[in-house]
Amino acid sequence: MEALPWITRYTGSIMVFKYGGNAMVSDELRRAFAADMVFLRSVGIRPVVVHGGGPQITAMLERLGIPSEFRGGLRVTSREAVDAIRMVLTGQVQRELVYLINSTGPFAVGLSGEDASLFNAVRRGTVVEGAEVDLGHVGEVVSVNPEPLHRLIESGNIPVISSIAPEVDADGAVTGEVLNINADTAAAAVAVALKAEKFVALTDVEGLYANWPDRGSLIESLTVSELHSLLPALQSGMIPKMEAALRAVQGGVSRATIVDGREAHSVLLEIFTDRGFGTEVRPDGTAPAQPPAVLSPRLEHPLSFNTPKANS
Ligand SMILES: Nc1ncnc2c1ncn2[C@@H]1O[C@H](COP(=O)(O)OP(=O)(O)O)[C@@H](O)[C@H]1O
Ligand SMILES: CC(=O)N[C@@H](CCC(=O)OP(=O)(O)O)C(=O)O
Repeated sequence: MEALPWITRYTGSIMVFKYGGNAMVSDELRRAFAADMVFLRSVGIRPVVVHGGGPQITAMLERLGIPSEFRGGLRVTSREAVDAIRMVLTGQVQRELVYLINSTGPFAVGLSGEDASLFNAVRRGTVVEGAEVDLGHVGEVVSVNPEPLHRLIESGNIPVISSIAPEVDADGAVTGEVLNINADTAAAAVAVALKAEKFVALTDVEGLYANWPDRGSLIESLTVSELHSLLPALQSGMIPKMEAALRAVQGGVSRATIVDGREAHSVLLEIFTDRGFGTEVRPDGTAPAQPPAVLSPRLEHPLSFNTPKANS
């Protein structure tokens, strides 16, 4: 019954889920995530998945003997590495997620930023300790074409997107190169383009810690301004993840949440319980998420058990 008002509130809305490679660590977790996506669809929510695969990419690069290092939470990517990354993300991780969702309900369609010109990206570097760092074939999404996604969603499909994108030059012309995009960043761009109600990132920690790794400093809810002032203190994978949450909310998404993907069905706990789950980023001037006050008028009547029967 706790879920009912939330289901009513979210029916018809688009939600974007970023499924991180560190949250895919067991068969049970992957199956639970896939089942959650089908559950959401069956209660009228429209899920879109953007997946990562960082640990899976690292394992493949090691097998191929391709060196790999992270700077500011992003992988330095050579042209040789980008070919392997594309193969792992679109050929392995995406295929497995599509298969798992479809074995519960036949709705998942896999695509990458290259399909139907879903993404355009430009190269980006990063700044580490005040110094510019060149990341090679790493990109930032500069445009999302939402039309193919809307068509899939309208047909009842669940898009499953890999974070690989064609590179464009300053005039917007494709260069023929493909770029490796951090999946959090890609997911936030998708959430903004689809005007999603929620952006949920599944990872391998309980949420954002104000004072990492002090486990007593978990933040339940914070505003965009509060997050903005915390950003310079963040480390490793939390940098792109929280930047993505910030961009999503600044771009009009009502809430961005970071949840612990090591807990099966964490997505359902986050969406359908009053307490929520993980760390929520909310717009300035708003209060932490509150349970919906009343059931929708549509649902009030059938639940009025005392309605007298008409005399026969
Ligand atoms: N302030 C912080 N709060 C929580 N986790 C942090 C923080 N700073 C750094 N981290 C690290 O960020 C990691 C999550 O980022 P990442 O490994 O990129 O996950 P994913 O593969 O899910 O995108 C955590 O496992 C943790 O080690
Ligand atoms: C540029 C960059 O860092 N790209 C990421 C893409 C995959 C990803 O983001 O996976 P997770 O969500 O599992 O971390 C990488 O190469 O690992």
